[in-house]
Amino acid sequence: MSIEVKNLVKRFGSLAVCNNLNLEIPSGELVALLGPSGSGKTTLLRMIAGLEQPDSGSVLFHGADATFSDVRDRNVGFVFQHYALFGHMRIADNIAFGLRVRPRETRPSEAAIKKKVAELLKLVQLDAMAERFPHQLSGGQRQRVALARALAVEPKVLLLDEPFGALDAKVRKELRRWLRRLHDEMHVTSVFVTHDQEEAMEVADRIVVMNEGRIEQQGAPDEVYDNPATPFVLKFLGDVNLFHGRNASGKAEADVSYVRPHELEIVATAEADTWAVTLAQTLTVGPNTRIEFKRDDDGSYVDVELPREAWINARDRLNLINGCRVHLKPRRVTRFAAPV
Ligand SMILES: Nc1ncnc2c1ncn2[C@@H]1O[C@H](COP(=O)(O)OP(=O)(O)OP(=O)(O)O)[C@@H](O)[C@H]1O
Repeated sequence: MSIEVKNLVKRFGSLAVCNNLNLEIPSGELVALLGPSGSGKTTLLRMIAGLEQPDSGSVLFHGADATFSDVRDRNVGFVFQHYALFGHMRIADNIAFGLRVRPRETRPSEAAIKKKVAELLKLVQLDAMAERFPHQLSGGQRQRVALARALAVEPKVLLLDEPFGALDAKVRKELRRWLRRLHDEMHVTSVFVTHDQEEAMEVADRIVVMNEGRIEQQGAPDEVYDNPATPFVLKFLGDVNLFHGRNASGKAEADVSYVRPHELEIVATAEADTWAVTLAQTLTVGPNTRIEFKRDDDGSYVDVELPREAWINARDRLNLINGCRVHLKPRRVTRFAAPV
């Protein structure tokens, strides 16, 4: 089922929370809505779901206008951050719930429901947990049950709002990969909301970057990361150093240059496009070392990031110690016009 959002506007009071959004999601795609808190991601998801109505514009499901159709007629499955499982029901009954509450004419037989639940338990790798209650499961397992429950009614569209938000970093990572694999098996058109750029990059076919109720850019993760359309996208997708007004050789420029910390090389001598700097301090976290330099020309700080071994090599080769003076050479510079 493809989804199309056309000129969608939603205001709360005078605030345009979604400000003329246009979006096309092809059937079977997994799309991440990525943006900071308050950028309108959840509101957009809720309008696609039918839980919220727009002030103007439309939502089309497979080409047909669904803007004002009832949430029950849209055939969407939901998974939210806080697993809303029924605490008094066993896991198998939680998953079966959506099928059992169907009207008699469309309700599958109890044998068919049991078969479906067994399949889903296998899919989310919780076969052994069927008879447990939600409180006997870990957070990650409960979130997998929530997903199985959403999938039980065979939705045409799956909507996930920060589904892994409440879980610890390690479980989050596991569940992301697992969601990606699950999506590759099921091919249900899926939209998930996140404010975590790493999560969006790792899981989604396509990322929609939102800011203040607008779509800043959309595209494949690599496309958006490598060719950011705006300074906002560039900054939101990872750390970046800003160089105002001057290029590396000191020539005045109207543009702002942006260089990511891992795209700077430490060199001993000045070249055409290098910045003269003084080493301020280093910090090693896990596999990477972050080296902070102070620019000689304007005193601003510049971060360089290197794999730990590359840093040790550079340090030994160039005799790098705090206070020493070297030069930084960008491998790649992105320029945008300076804001007026
Ligand atoms: N029912 C409502 N009434 C009034 N304002 C609302 C309502 N729902 C959301 N808002 C406001 O709309 C803006 C966007 O909210 P939304 O939840 O869509 O953002 P978000 O990008 O999903 O943020 P988060 O990541 O924090 O959930 C916020 O400023 C929020 O306060």
